[in-house]
Amino acid sequence: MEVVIAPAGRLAVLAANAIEALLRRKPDAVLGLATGSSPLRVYDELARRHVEAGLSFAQARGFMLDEYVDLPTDHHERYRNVIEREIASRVEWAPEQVSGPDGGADDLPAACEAYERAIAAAGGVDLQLLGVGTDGHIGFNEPGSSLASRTRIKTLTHQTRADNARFFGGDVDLVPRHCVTQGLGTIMAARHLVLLATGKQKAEAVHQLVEGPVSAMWPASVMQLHPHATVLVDDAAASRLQLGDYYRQTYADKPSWQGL
Ligand SMILES: N[C@@H]1[C@@H](O)[C@H](O)[C@@H](COP(=O)(O)O)O[C@@H]1O
Repeated sequence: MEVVIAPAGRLAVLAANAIEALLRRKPDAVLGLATGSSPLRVYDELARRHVEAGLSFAQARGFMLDEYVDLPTDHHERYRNVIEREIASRVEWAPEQVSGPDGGADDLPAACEAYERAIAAAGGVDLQLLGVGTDGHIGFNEPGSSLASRTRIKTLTHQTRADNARFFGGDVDLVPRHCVTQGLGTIMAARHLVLLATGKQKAEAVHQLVEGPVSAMWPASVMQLHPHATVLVDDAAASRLQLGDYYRQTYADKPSWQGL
């Protein structure tokens, strides 16, 4: 696992560099898309490169991590709409180039299985962007999630609903109680994991994910078992890391030609 500690703007550039390098090497790459505030600067940077530097997404595809259950199709916070707004429309992705788990399906288990098949049929995810919840969730895999889980229905913790209430006018009661999310096993099948975390509220989750025991109590800690995982954090999110100085030194000594 590589840990990079840098200001938030720089972290977004590094993540965008990794995605750009992938797209230049493999134009039909499959990108794993995250919602939440953490990836927004990355999406801004990718949109800028698309417009100003001709970075093409024409052959690429996107697969979303998760979705709320039963939000109306036109709801501002439905993740399909968030992804459309924040990245898909800005890089001229057609609707069929972006897929997400269907949180409005009548038969949710069948929809979750269909989503797993769709990811596999696309050849799997090349690079998965991730944020992390304050309780250590990735996607919406809350504490206690099976480390081998696949796409399925989950119940959100009160903490996650309170954290996300800011997207629902501050009213926690408006935040759905259920979601469908790629499982930890699904996420771990992506070929490169790139997680972004900023702010002091993420410091404990980052410590547990990088340095804690691998445990369902801190679901992101499963990333320690991934052969190519990159954790991009600012100073505040890195403030609980025991080996922070070592990660800084390691990154400072890294050859400039080597990407993430
Ligand atoms: N389901 C999403 C996650 O995919 C996201 O990574 C996380 C952190 O969100 P943020 O980046 O806004 O802190 O929580 C949300 O609930």
